[in-house]
Order: sequence, then structure tokens, then C-alpha cells
Amino acid sequence: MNAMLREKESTAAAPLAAHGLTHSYEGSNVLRGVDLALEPGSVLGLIGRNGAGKSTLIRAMLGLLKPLSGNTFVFGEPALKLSDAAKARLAYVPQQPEALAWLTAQQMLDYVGRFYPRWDADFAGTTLERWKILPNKLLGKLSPGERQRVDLIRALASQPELLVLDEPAAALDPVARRELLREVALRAGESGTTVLFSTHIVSDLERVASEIAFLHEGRLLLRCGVDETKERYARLWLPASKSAAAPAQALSRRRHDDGSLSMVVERDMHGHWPEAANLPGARIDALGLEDLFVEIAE
Ligand SMILES: Nc1ncnc2c1ncn2[C@@H]1O[C@H](COP(=O)(O)OP(=O)(O)OP(=O)(O)O)[C@@H](O)[C@H]1O
Repeated sequence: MNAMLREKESTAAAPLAAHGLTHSYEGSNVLRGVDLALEPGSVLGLIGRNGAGKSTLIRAMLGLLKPLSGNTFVFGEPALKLSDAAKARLAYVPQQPEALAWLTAQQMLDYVGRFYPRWDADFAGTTLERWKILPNKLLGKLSPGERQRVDLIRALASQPELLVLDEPAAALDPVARRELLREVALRAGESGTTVLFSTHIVSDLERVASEIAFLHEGRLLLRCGVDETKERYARLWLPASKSAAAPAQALSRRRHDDGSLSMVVERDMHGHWPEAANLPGARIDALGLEDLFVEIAE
């Protein structure tokens, strides 16, 4: 199958897809050719350091920002010309919600609810109470964490098919974060909601994501199932005498004071580590998710 046909098919099936996305701000490249498509019902955790380009990628994928080049699709429609019907199936929570600050939480939820055919007013009411938000307080007077919670309630009450959360945990305390993640996992499991969320908290990924994508300096360095990472990636140590045999394709490479080398390597399509792993003195160490990210991102 040729590449264009494959792109067309993956776009049609994917609730959210981007192809060859590039973007720059003031001449500095932030996205450098990102391809990313979400399977229906998957929960994809997008991880990367501060400034890696996560928010830019999310905004471009949703058509909230016109990329320099590349195409983005939501439910198969071009994201920049999204129909109202598609918008009603999608919910997005930005990192710092600011809109409608002059309304109270209850007024905002009542107002917004009218635009969503599957709006769950009971959920909105009971969750406001459970998350201890005063319904009659102006949004502009809520703390950033409370504001983010109201926006999360807005997103969840619309019962979206696609839920996109930009660092949902940023302003939440650990208890609220766990509650939110539980709710997200529940939605994905019970209703088949497709979820994309960005984070730099590895434990959040481990709790709810079925897949992870690692964005580093505008490129997707790694994309795989959460359970798969430990099997697929590891740290290879080579003594100084064998460092010349280091495989060319390593995700990261570090030289130590004694001349030895360590690098993150991936199994090949047959499940084998690079050949250098069999050299005398070489060692393969398992990597937890957090170590993997730190190794690659440094
Ligand atoms: N409107 C803008 N104008 C100029 N530069 C911008 C703008 N928005 C983002 N940037 C820059 O682009 C880079 C990527 O920003 P982005 O917000 O996408 O990263 P991020 O991965 O979401 O970061 P964080 O984890 O800190 O939220 C950063 O260096 C940021 O300073």
C-alpha cells in the first residue's frame, strides 16, 4: 500500500490524526514533522519536558492553531474547518482555562451544556459538589486548580467521544488528580472514549494511559504501549574498550569518566538487542518508564 493511501486510511479511522506537522514561533522550530494518529478507544499519554511542544502539538491537532505545514484531522475532518457536529463530539481542556471568567461555575455549565446533545447535567451538578466547588462563585475568582476542575467537569459532562486534556494535573492536588484519572479511565473503559492527555508526570501515564508518545524537541521519539516499554527498551552499557562497537541507532548516548558508554537501545523486529550487547563486559539493564524518559530527555 502506498504512503498516501495508508495516510488516508489511518485518518479515516482515527478520531484524531496529524501528518507531517511542523510549526515555529519567531523563527524557532517547535514541531519538526510530527505524525500521530489515535486509535479509537485508546488513552494516549503525551509526555515531554517543559517547552517540548506538547501544547503546540495539541492545539495544532485540534485546529486551534494553524501549523506551518502538515495536516490534522478530527473524526476524519480537516481540523481547521471542523463542523459543529464534530465539535460537539469533542472536548478539550486547555492548560489554563480562562474563558467566561465573568460567569459563575453553574452559569457557565448551564450555558455550555446547551451546545452538547449528550450533556449530563446530573454529572455536572454532583461533581461540582463532590469536588467542593461553590456553584455560585465567579470563575474569575476561583483558584487555578478550582478553575481547572470546573473545566474538567465541563469536558466530562459533554460525554465526548474524544477527550483532549492539556496537562490536566498541572493545577490539581494529588487527591483531585487521582479522582480525575479514575474518571478518565472509567470513561475510556465504559464508553470507549478516546483520550489524549499531555503530562510530565510519569506515574499518571502508568495509571491510565494505554499508550505513550514521547515528544522531545519537536519530534516524537517514541510511541508504544505502556506495558510494552519495559520489554522493548533498555540501557546498554559498554566498557571503554568496546565503545567503538556502539550501535549507531541508540535513543540516547552518554560517555562516562572511565570511557565507558551507556545508551538507550531498542529490540529489533525479531526481539533481539543490538549485537554489541553480546560483547564481553557489555550489560543490558532494564529501565523503568521514568528512567527511560530521563535518559532520553537529558
Ligand atoms: N505564542 C508563542 N510565541 C512564541 N513562542 C511560543 C509561543 N507558544 C509557545 N512558544 C514556545 O514554544 C515552545 C513549546 O511550547 P509548548 O507550550 O508547546 O510546550 P509544552 O511542551 O506544552 O511545555 P510545558 O510542559 O511547559 O507546558 C516553548 O519554547 C515556548 O516558549
